[in-house]
Amino acid sequence: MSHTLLETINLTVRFGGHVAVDHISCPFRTGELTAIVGPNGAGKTTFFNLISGQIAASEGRVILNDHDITRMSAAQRTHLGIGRAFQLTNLFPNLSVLENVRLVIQSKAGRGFNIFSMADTHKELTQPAMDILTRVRMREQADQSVSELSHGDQRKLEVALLIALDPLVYMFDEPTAGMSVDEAPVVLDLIADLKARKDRAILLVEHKMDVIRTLADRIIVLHNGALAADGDPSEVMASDVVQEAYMGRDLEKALSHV
Ligand SMILES: Nc1ncnc2c1ncn2[C@@H]1O[C@H](COP(=O)(O)OP(=O)(O)OP(=O)(O)O)[C@@H](O)[C@H]1O
Repeated sequence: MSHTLLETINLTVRFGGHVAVDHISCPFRTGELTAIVGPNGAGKTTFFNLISGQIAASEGRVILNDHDITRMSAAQRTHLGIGRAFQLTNLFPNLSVLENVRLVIQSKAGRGFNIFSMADTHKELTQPAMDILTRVRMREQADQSVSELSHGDQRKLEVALLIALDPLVYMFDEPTAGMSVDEAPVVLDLIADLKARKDRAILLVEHKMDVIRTLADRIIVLHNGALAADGDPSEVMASDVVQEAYMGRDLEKALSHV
């Protein structure tokens, strides 16, 4: 049965006099993919930053699995199960793709995050790392250094590293941005697989309507930092509050033009 993994309670941040995230109270449940949408400047990235610990809240709380993580660092939150794709980007740009994935598996297995202990002693980490690279169709790039990868492959590697970390809460920020039409479905299928597991919560900041339509179980709409709507995708898209948030424009049309 689904249960609340992550919850924000009155989560707020002020930058000077500007309230960028304004008392957002919102639960995120297992097996549920929540798309977070809103006009430019609505507070989506800032809301993500507050959850993953990149910035500190002015007010309110973040609860993960009944633990109050509000005052924890981003690294502590990662350890407890908050996984955000961009935190892992270019972890070690001069190491190979395979080594980067192995390092995340190694740290997850509680062996610390030590590049000097990689060598051959950890051959048993190679197979799971190669399995993940196969899932993101990057097996052939395993020996390439991360810095040599195309933009699309770097984005796919971010997803691979997140899968290697296997957090309780997956946070994706426009995961297919800049990807080719061949690459994007690979990533969307992987996100759909994560959803099908039913034991993780997935948060997705996304502008592309086709991605939202394919994956979202729920949409929350932010407007001027506040939660303007929350619910079933079809209901949210038709709601008055959303039409207003997008200044009278249809949500679907507004998002597809971003
Ligand atoms: N560090 C900061 N200092 C001051 N203001 C900030 C800071 N970070 C964000 N803001 C402001 O907070 C508001 C919300 O910004 P945010 O980037 O979260 O919006 P967004 O919904 O992610 O927008 P976009 O879709 O354009 O990425 C904006 O007005 C932005 O200028």
